[in-house]
Amino acid sequence: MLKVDQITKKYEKKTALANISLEIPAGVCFGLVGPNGAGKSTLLKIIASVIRNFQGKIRLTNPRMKIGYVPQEIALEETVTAQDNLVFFGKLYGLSGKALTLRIEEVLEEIGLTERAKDKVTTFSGGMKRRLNIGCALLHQPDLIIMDEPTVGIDPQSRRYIFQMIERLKQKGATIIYASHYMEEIERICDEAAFLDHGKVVENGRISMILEKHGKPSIFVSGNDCMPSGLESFGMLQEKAESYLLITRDPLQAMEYIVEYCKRSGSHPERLELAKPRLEDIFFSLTGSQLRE
Ligand SMILES: Nc1ncnc2c1ncn2[C@@H]1O[C@H](COP(=O)(O)OP(=O)(O)OP(=O)(O)O)[C@@H](O)[C@H]1O
Repeated sequence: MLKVDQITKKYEKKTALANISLEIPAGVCFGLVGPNGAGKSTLLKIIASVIRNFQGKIRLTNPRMKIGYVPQEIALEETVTAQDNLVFFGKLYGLSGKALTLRIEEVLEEIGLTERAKDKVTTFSGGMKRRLNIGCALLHQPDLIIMDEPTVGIDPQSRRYIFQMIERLKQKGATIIYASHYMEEIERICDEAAFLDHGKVVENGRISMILEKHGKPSIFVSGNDCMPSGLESFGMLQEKAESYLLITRDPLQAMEYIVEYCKRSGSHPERLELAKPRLEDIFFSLTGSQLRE
């Protein structure tokens, strides 16, 4: 669907993106993850043609593909109604008359604001403004929807609403690029992701592949006499007083081994936990950067 080909972007002396290449297949939700200043917004603006002065190429499989861009900053006229904002953006996309009216009704339904269509945006909560901001980018039924941190500073209900909206858009065949520094959001809604740090792609691909490649599950055990000999053959063992952490590719077998030992020796673990690898930990181990300050 979209190829980002050796993109470099400099703001005077500051290099925001350094020779970035990525491939985004059709029909996926593609996460762009990185801490503040990593270059996410710059890359999204380049894909959306908001920034035109850069080196490299954006290649679209279909050059007539429709793109919807949801900027990080709320881009609404707050002194007028939700409906008025949608009319304005609809006209920008070339819609008019009955087609525009019908499409606005559909979008209002989609973003859950039908009841508030005639209210001024100044009376909206942060989450409602975010949803309307997204709605304005959906009027022309884009094939590719670019969302720049759409859940910053909103209530959990609106956040859930936005996730459900993304699911519905995906089911209808849209491709979504979703930038965030909330890794749990990326794990929850995205199929693929790219890790961006200091303007460079550190890792990218299917999330399951990234987890498989870099993340190993771990078992945490605490309690007296709960460590069978030979445990180190399952992976990397880190010991601390009466607890230990075993990082292993074979967690279930290792767990069984520990439980069998405890049953035989009559010892009782205080805690015995299996932890799945998390993308946030992988990001930190690859970059040394925290996603949030
Ligand atoms: N218009 C600009 N002029 C100068 N420097 C800029 C401009 N826009 C961005 N930058 C710089 O480019 C780098 C990348 O910024 P960008 O906004 O793309 O990152 P980001 O990952 O989206 O961060 P955030 O999550 O804070 O929005 C940063 O160092 C930023 O300060």
